[in-house]
Amino acid sequence: MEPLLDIADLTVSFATDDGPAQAVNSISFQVFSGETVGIVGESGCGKSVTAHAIMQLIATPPGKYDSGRISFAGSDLLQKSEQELEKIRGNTISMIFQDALTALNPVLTIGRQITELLAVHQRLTGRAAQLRAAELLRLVGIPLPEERLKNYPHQFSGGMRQRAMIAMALSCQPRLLIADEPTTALDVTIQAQILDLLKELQTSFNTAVILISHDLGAIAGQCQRVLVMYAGRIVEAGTVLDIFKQPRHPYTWGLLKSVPRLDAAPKQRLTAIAGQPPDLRRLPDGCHFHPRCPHAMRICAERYPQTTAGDNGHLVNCWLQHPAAPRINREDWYKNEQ
Ligand SMILES: Nc1ncnc2c1ncn2[C@@H]1O[C@H](COP(=O)(O)OP(=O)(O)OP(=O)(O)O)[C@@H](O)[C@H]1O
Repeated sequence: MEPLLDIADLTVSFATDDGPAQAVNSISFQVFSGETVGIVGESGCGKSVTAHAIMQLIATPPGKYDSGRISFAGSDLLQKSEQELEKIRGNTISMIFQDALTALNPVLTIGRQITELLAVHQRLTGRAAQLRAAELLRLVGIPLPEERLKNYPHQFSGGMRQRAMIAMALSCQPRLLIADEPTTALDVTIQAQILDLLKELQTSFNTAVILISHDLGAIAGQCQRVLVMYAGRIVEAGTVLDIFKQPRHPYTWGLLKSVPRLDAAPKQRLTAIAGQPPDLRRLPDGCHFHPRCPHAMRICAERYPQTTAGDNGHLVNCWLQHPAAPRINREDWYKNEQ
């Protein structure tokens, strides 16, 4: 099967007064129709820049696509004209954001915003567009949709605004939906409803989804595959089971350790990863994580790790995977962290 999205060796940097910041560094991954791929990692590791790069929403300058290819349905998005990109955005690729209030236009009714999208991308106007807009609101679980179309965004609750944004993103039945922290601003019950809704819609339309979230529970529940990012790089990638049950990168161990678990031993402490992510303008030589890794070896400070490939496409960039490296497991790491 051909991937819907195939990103190869993508590098994006931003010009700053203090030199270029490498926000995304030689990343490669694929997304297939109908699957959900999660992207996790600490704040500032490049998750949103990756999403914006796919949508070509990075302002250049200060941003710069230094290298790579973003192939979508067989053609490279980096080679498209702005006119061609406008047809793709919100049509075959849609994005939903954390904060619907800033994504929605406060001075236009919800109905007007949806029907405008339908007019531009689907050439639907008048009564047909009104009916379709109401149908979309109903689909995302908004009661009395015909009435609600007349409301402005501020007349919706946070959860309803998020639903309205999803309705807009789905209005053209995109082949790829990028959801960047779609539930962070909502309370837990509504979060669960929105995630269920995304899953349902994805199954009905066979949409591919890229889900960016700090919520590892949401990632575990929604995704088939997960990418772990650190300082602009993908340091580990694998199926959701491999990442949560058999993670191999010390950074992934650290991320998982900072999440509360119901099955944890009594009084087991939660630990945040010691230290700070590096300054993207002055990345450490070798593995960018080595200054924070208690098991770092000399080579870790000298050379970026080669990729080790395991079963089911499990990829790890860590020198501890080298056959000559000492056998360190997750429990050793946790002992050292305490
Ligand atoms: N316009 C910009 N100018 C300069 N640097 C930028 C700009 N946009 C992003 N960056 C840099 O890119 C890095 C990655 O940002 P990004 O928003 O992708 O992080 P993230 O992983 O999505 O974080 P969060 O989880 O907090 O949303 C940031 O640390 C920042 O230094």
